[in-house]
Amino acid sequence: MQSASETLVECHDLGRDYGQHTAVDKVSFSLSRGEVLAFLGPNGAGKSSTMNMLTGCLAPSRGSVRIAGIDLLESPKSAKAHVGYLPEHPPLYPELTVNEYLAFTARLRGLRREKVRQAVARARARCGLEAQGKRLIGHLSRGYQQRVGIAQAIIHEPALVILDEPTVGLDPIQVREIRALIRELGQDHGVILSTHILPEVTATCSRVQIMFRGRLVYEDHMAAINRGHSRQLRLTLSYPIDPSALWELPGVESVEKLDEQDFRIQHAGREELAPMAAELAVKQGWGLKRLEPEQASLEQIFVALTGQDNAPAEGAAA
Ligand SMILES: Nc1ncnc2c1ncn2[C@@H]1O[C@H](COP(=O)(O)OP(=O)(O)OP(=O)(O)O)[C@@H](O)[C@H]1O
Repeated sequence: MQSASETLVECHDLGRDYGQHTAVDKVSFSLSRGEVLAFLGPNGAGKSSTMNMLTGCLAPSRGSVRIAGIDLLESPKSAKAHVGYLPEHPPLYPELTVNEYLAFTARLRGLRREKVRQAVARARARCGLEAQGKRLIGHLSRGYQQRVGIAQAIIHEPALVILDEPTVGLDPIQVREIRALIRELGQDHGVILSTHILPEVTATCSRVQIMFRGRLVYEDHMAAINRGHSRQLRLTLSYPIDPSALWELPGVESVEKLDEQDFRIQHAGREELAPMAAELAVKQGWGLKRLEPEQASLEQIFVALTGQDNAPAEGAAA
C-alpha cells in the first residue's frame, strides 16, 4: 500500500571525491512520494555526480543512500529496482520502433515476458505515445524521443524517477508538454529533476534544492517561495559601509552588494534578524534609511547564493 508521505529517498552525508577534488560533500536530504524536487546549480556544482550516486551508477566516497527504505550500497539490485532514470542523453536506439525499444528496456528491468506487453502499453499511455508504438524512434521529433526516454524510465513503475535536464533542446510547445508530464508523474511517484532552468522549477517542482561547489546551500518548498515567506532583507543606508559586520549576524547566508549603500541579505528565516540588523546599523552609525523583508524570487535566491547571474536566460523559451 502506497502512502502519500512514504519516504523514497534518504541521503545522509553523501560525498564523492575525484582524486584530490571533492565534487560532492555532506549532502543530506529526503524525498517523499508525491514530491517533485528540483536540483538546481551552476555547471560543476555536483548535480550529475549526486544523481549518479542516487541511481547507483557512481559509488559514493562517503555517506549512505536509502531508496524506498533499502540501502543502495548494501542491496544495490533491490534498491535500483525502485529507480527510473532519464539521463541527459538517453540511450535510445533510432533503428528500433517505440514498442521494440520499450519491450527491450522492460526485459532489461527484469519484467517477465508475459508482463512486457502490458507494461509497454501502460508506459506509452502515460507518456502520450499511444499512436507512436510502431514508429521508428529515429523518425520521431526530439519532443517525442524525450517522451520515449521518460517512458523507459517508468517502464517498471519505479517509486522514484530521476530526470536529468529533461527539456534541454526542446521547442517551447514540447517543453510545456514534458513539464505537464513531469507534474503528472509527481502525483504518484517521487521525482527528482536536475536542471539549470529556473522557470522549469517554478513550473514543475514542489521543492527546490540549490547545490553550489558540491554542497547543498539552500532548500525550501516552492509554495513558501511563492508565498513570499521571506528569507531576504533589503538594507539601504545613507553612507557607504564595509558589509563584513552583516555576516556576523546569526543565520546570514549571503550578503549581496547592490551598491555601496544598498544590500540584499539572504538568511535562514530567523525573525529576529531584522531587529538585529537595525540595531547594528544604528550602533555603527550607518544612517539607516530602509530595512524591509523582500519577497525573493527563485532567481534572486540562486544569484545570491551562487553568484551566477546568467542561468535564467536558458529558460527564456519557457
Ligand atoms: N569523472 C570525473 N573525473 C574527475 N572530475 C569529475 C568527474 N566528473 C565530474 N567531475 C568534476 O566534479 C565536479 C562536479 O561535476 P558534476 O558533473 O557532478 O557537476 P554538475 O553540477 O552536474 O555540472 P553540469 O551542470 O555542468 O553537468 C566538477 O568540478 C567536475 O569537473
